[in-house]
Amino acid sequence: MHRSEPLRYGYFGPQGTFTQMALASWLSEDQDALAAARPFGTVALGLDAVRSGEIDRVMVPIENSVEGGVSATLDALNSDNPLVIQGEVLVPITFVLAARSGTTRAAIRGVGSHSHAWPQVRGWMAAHLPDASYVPTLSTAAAAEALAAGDRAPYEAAVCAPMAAEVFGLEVLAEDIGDNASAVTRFVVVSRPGAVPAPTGSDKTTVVLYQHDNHPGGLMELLEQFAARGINLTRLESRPTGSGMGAYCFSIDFEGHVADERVGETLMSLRRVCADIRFHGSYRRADGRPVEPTRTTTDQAFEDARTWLHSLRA
Ligand SMILES: O=C(O)C(=O)C[C@]1(C(=O)O)C=C[C@@H](O)C=C1
Repeated sequence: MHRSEPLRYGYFGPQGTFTQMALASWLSEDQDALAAARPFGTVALGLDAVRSGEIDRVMVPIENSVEGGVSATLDALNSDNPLVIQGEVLVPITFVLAARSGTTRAAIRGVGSHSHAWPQVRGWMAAHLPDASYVPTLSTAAAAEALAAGDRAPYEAAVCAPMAAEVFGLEVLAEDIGDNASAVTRFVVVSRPGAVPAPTGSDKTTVVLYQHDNHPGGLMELLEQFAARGINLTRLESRPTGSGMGAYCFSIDFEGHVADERVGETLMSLRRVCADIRFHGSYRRADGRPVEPTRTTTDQAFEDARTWLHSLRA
């Protein structure tokens, strides 16, 4: 693709997902790109479209403040052909209970929604619709879409974003049904590997670490590399590698940019102690909070130490 051509975006859809809201926020100053963005019914399909070059960027959910990591994204990002994160967006999560017009609460026997949404409304459901069974759907908006499309959905109501109820012309039977009013989901914009966004002083880096073997203190050996250089972790998850029972890798987000000296030194040390490291990008934090190194972990401190070592060797 020629450089001056606009970037082609996709998102985990259909229309009306929280992911589409995240993309709208990311592209708030590029309405043309937003209007042209393509929905993909699963995270894996969206990431594959980036891999194959069909689109340049895709917005996908990666982490929820109540339910934790979105394993479909963590695993698909890290499959054979690793992709990189270009940026992140935080979206406050507000759920509604939506149904076809005229549906009463008493008529609801099943409720459709995404598997990450359901645990976030479990308390409300137990209190208000204790007999309704949960029907998993590909996304919150897919649940709303199927209800609107006809009477063949195996449920009578959907748990979705207020926007999905509006897009698919459903009636809102109850608002704000999330058990945790401050729930937030973190979404990431993903691309093929290429130029890393320039450091901004408020950056995060994502990596996946693979150990040589499972041994006492193995995880501590990885974590002490970060601790020794004053690097704060913001997410740590163990994911099965798929190669056998008990074989795990560690998916980690930490503060700092690959261009920072302390991050470079940490990655070099990790490279020595790990069997493999997947780099999934350095990108600006959504909250814009500055990442301040301590006096002993500034770029200058590392440079001074290196100059000193060179002087000894000379
Ligand atoms: O189904 C959607 O609307 C999504 O965008 C996915 C998703 C998720 O994967 O966590 C996003 C936010 C909510 O926490 C629930 C579902």
